[in-house]
Amino acid sequence: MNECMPVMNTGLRGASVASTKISNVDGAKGKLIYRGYLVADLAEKASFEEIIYLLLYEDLPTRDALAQFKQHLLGKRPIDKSVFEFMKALPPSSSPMDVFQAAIPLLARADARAEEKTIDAALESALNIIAGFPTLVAAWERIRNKKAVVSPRDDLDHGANFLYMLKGEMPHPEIMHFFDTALVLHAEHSFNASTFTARQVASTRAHMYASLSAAMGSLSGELHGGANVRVMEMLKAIGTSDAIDPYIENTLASGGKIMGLGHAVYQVDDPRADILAPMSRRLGEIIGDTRWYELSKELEIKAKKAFKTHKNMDIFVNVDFYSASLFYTMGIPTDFFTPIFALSRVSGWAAHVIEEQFATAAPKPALYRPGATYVGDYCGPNECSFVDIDNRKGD
Ligand SMILES: CC(=O)SCCNC(=O)CCNC(=O)[C@H](O)C(C)(C)COP(=O)(O)OP(=O)(O)OC[C@H]1O[C@@H](n2cnc3c(N)ncnc32)[C@H](O)[C@@H]1OP(=O)(O)O
Ligand SMILES: O=C([O-])CC(=O)C(=O)O
Repeated sequence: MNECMPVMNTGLRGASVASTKISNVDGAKGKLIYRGYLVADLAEKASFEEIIYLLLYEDLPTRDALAQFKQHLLGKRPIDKSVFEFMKALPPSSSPMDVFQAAIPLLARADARAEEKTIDAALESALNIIAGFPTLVAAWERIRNKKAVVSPRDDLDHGANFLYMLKGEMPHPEIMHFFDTALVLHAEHSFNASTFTARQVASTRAHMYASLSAAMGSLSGELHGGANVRVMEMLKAIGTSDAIDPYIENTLASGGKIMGLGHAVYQVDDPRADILAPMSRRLGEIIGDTRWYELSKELEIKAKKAFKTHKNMDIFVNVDFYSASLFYTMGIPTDFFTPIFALSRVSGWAAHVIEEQFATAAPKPALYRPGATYVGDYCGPNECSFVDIDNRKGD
C-alpha cells in the first residue's frame, strides 16, 4: 500500500473518527452529557453505580434494577488471590499506574468468557473489572506499605467500600459523599486519549481486559489523567501564596506547563471543575484545612491573568485542577490520584469497548488503521542497498 497522505501532526484534533451515543462534550459551551443527561444533574442526583448502569445499559436504572445491579457488582468485588501474589513480588516503589496496567489482564484468568465474542460476555467482563479494580487498587496501597489486604465489605457502596479497603477504616460520611460525586464526574468524556486507546485496541477484537489495560497506560501520561498528580506536586512545590507569581513567571518563561490548565476540547472552564472546586473548599472547611483549595484558587486567578499578559490567550481549568486538592484533602496518597480517575473511567472505557465491538447502527466501526506519510530520507529517492554486517561503518 502506498501510504502517501498529507502530514498531520494535529493529534487528530477536531476530526470525527466514529459516531458514539455514549457522551458528548460541547467545548464552546462547557457542557458535558452522558447518554443525554447533563453531568451537573447526574453529579447532584445520581450515585456512581447509577452512572455505571447508565453508561453500560443506556438508561438510568429503576430502583429494583439498581438494587439487583448492586448485588451483582458485590459478587464481583473479590479478585483472584494470584493477583495479590503478583503484586507482592513487585518493588513497593513501582508506579501504581504501571502496576495496575500490568494487573488488569491478570483478571481475565478468572473470566472463562473473556474471549467470547458476545455482548453479554463483554458486559460481564466489564463488570468484573469495574467491581474488581477498586479491590486491586486498594490492595496495592496495603501491600506496598506491608499491611494486610482488606477484604471488600458488602454493606458499603462502590466508592465507600474502596475508601474502606484503602485505609482499613470507615471514611468520614462527607468524604464518602464527595468521593462518589468525584467518581460520577470522572466516568466518561467521549474520545479522549485513553478512551480512543481502548476503542482502538477493541477494534482488533481484543478482549475487554486488554483494551482497558491499554487505556490505563494512556491515562497515566501527564498531559492526560496523570495531570492530577502533577497538579498536587506543583501545589506542594509552590507551597505558599507569595511563591505563586514567580512560579507562573518561571514556568511560562521556560515554556513549561501549568498543570491542570488547558484542554483539547473545552474553550471555557471545565464544567466538572465548577463542581469539584466547591467540593474541595467544603471538604477543607470540614477538616479545618483549606490551604490547598485556597492556593489552587489563587493560582487559577493569577495564571489566567498571566496567560493573557504573556501569551495573549485565555486559559481554563480542567478536571484535574481541583480534583488534586480534593483528593489530597481526602487523605488519598498523591500517586493514587490517577488510579482514582481510572477507578471511575473504567466504566466509560468499557461502554466504549462495547459500542466499538457490538454497535448495531451503521456505519459499523472498522479496525482503526490510519495512514502515515513516509518521510524517511535515507538513500535519496531510492531504497538503500543492503550492507553486510562486516562492511557497516560505525558513527
Ligand atoms: C483529563 C485530561 O486529560 S484534562 C488535560 C490534563 N492535562 C493537563 O492539565 C496538562 C496541561 N495542559 C496541556 O498540556 C494542554 O492544555 C493540553 C495538552 C491538555 C491541551 O492542549 P491543546 O489545547 O492542544 O493546547 P496546545 O498544547 O496546542 O497549546 C496551545 C497553547 O497554549 C499553551 N498551553 C496550553 N496549556 C497550557 C498549560 N497548561 N500551561 C502552559 N501553557 C499551556 C501551549 O503551550 C500552546 O502555546 P504555544 O501556542 O505558545 O505553543
Ligand atoms: O477529553 C479529554 O481530552 C480529556 C479527558 O479525558 C477529560 O477531560 O476527562
